Amino acid sequence: SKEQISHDEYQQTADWLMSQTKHRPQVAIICGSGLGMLADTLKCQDSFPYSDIPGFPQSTVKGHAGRLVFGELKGKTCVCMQGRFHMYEGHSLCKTTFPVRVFKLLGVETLIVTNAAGSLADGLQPGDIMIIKDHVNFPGLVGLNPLSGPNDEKFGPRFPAMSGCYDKGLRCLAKEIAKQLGVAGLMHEGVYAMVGGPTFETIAEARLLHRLGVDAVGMSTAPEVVMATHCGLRVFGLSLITNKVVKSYEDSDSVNHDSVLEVGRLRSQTVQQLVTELISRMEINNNNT
Ligand SMILES: Nc1nc2ncn(CCNC(CO)CO)c2c(=O)[nH]1
Repeated sequence: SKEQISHDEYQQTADWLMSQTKHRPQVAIICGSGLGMLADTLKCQDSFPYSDIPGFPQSTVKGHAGRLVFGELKGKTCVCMQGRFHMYEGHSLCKTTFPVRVFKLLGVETLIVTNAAGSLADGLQPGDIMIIKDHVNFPGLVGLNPLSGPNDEKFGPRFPAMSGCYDKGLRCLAKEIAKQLGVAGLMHEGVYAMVGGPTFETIAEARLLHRLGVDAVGMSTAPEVVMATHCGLRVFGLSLITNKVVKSYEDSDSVNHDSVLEVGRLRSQTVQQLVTELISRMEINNNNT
């Protein structure tokens, strides 16, 4: 039967963290493969290895450090996951999304998710950045959903609406910032598809995804966004395009994780600037500067 996590477990982790740091974050950031350096820019940091945090799973993927970092960024208090959890690591979906509900209990109102993704769209090249307009959650479509099982009404409704879950205001702001940073040429908006992984897609799967109108593909993000939408967090997502998905049987190229991390290192500066500016300029309700 599906593993259930009780409300108390989420609360115990939130209480433990609140006893360890004075920071009360308004924004949470989940850093994707090779994008963890964003956490290093937080000021007045308090950081905790996942192994110290009650209830947290462990990160097992190269390029995912495994630290929760609290700090200030442009006058806003943030909490940043250096390393995220993926379904393909064998975590249950409620474990991979455990931090999102903890962030909610800490008072976070906005979640920013970043990931590395492969591009299916002709106009999306490695090194480009895709603002996520919407997602296709393939595991979710077959019932692998973190919300399946008894609903916790304290977090949200039994049947949450998912249309428009990627906040339009933040997407517009991100495009504005990209222009001002002079990186609008790198920026695109598109649909992200989550596949379970850990295998990269076959050519037939890549062609199917492309035919379905998916622009970028990855192995994360959708479950976290489902959980965040359920409990009322505002969501912004971006994909760093690290490679072109192989769609032709003639193409001898094949993707590997190291090349994914390499592009992450190359473009991390730009992703960092974008997310930092976005956090600095986004409206926050309880802005306790
Ligand atoms: N074809 C393809 N290219 C990709 N580049 C990055 N990712 C995201 C998955 N990242 C994994 C492996 O690098 C680590 O989480 C993918 C993917 O899922 N498929």
